[in-house]
Amino acid sequence: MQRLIKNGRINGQIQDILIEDGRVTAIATNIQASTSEVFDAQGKDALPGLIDVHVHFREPGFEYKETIASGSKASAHGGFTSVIAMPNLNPVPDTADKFAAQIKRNAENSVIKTYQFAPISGGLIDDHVTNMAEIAQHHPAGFTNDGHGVQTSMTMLEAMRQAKNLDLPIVAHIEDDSLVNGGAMNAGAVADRLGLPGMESLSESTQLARDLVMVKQTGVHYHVAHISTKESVEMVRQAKREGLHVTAEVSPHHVLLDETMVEFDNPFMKMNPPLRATTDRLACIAGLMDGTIDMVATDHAPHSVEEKSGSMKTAAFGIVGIETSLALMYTHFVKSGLVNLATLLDWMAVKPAQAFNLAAGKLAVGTAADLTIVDFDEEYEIKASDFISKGTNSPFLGEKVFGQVLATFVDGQIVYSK
Ligand SMILES: NC(=O)N[C@@H](CC(=O)O)C(=O)O
Ligand SMILES: [Zn+2]
Ligand SMILES: [Zn+2]
Repeated sequence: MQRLIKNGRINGQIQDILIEDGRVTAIATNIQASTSEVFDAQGKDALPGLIDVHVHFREPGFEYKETIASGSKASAHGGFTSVIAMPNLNPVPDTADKFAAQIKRNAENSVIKTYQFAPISGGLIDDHVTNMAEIAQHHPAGFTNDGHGVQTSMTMLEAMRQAKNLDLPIVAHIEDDSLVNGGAMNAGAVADRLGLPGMESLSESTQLARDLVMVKQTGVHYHVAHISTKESVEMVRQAKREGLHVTAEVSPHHVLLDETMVEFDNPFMKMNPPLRATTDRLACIAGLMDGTIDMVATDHAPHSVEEKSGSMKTAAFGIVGIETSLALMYTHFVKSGLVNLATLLDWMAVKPAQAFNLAAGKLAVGTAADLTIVDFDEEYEIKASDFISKGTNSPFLGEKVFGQVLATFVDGQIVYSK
């Protein structure tokens, strides 16, 4: 089947894109094709489909928060064509059989390319490393206990050794429970003023320090999930200098928000890791700008209205992000003049694909026709009623941004159109 996308702006030039059997077969001005499947991009940007290596789709176990269908449709609305889903599900897919069932579930229900991480240890919390070799036969994107730090060094070391053998990454939610201490936001003056229990930022960096010593010994590819502290950024910078195979992601909220913006006890400002100090936020921005941090990942974490109501003391951790990431990052980093669009696409497509070995991230002849058409000209307001996700728990509601997705294609098929 043929499809023609007319008048897309690619690297500043208006071009047509010819798609045949799901692949891009030509990019040129004024392509003539006999197909009736024509989409006119009207001069708006045609970008490679974005990639988010950190999303929570909640199925099975928590379908009231999100399903694979709703999460993947929301992703398409955000301009994403590939995501990697986290395994904090119920049941946790911590055996080869359960993992294979999850792969099948994703394939049957997702409108985009949903890849899956497998757990490091049983139930994401015990000390027994999963049967990684068996699970690996079903092609996990890597191993992670996201939602929980790996508390026992021996468990992490064993996991790293096995992951190295299987040539798969370890993705680390770094968090030492003893330094979190039941906290609801970053420990410090703001938490004190609001009377909220604090989470030490050292809970992240101390466990990262431990892990990096083991990365050096095992040689595993180690990916830092949702980096949030200045100490962590500096350690990753140093690890890269030493030639360790370390990559890192930062969320839009950790570069755009910090604890000083938490003005009242507001559950929409509660996530893990928490919004840190301004110095941490600036270090994350600097890390992104100098390549220490490789990519942006949303940590899309939908919850119900009830779970995100009341006090931060009891509300669930996490915010949605998949439908606002592109516009927020574009508005604050590209529109503001800090970086160009190509750099943003490095962070949101090229480098995620490289780090996780996905055949995606570029819009070029010969690639799968995964792309998104985006209007960066017209300002709009982020509204909960525009979300496709079941979760509306975003601290960015009411913000004015640039970067509205008009249509998204996966293997040449329309999966979202405005
Ligand atoms: N980020 C969060 O605050 N919450 C995530 C878990 C996680 O990413 O650690 C969730 O699953 O809700
Ligand atoms: Zn996490
Ligand atoms: Zn997460």
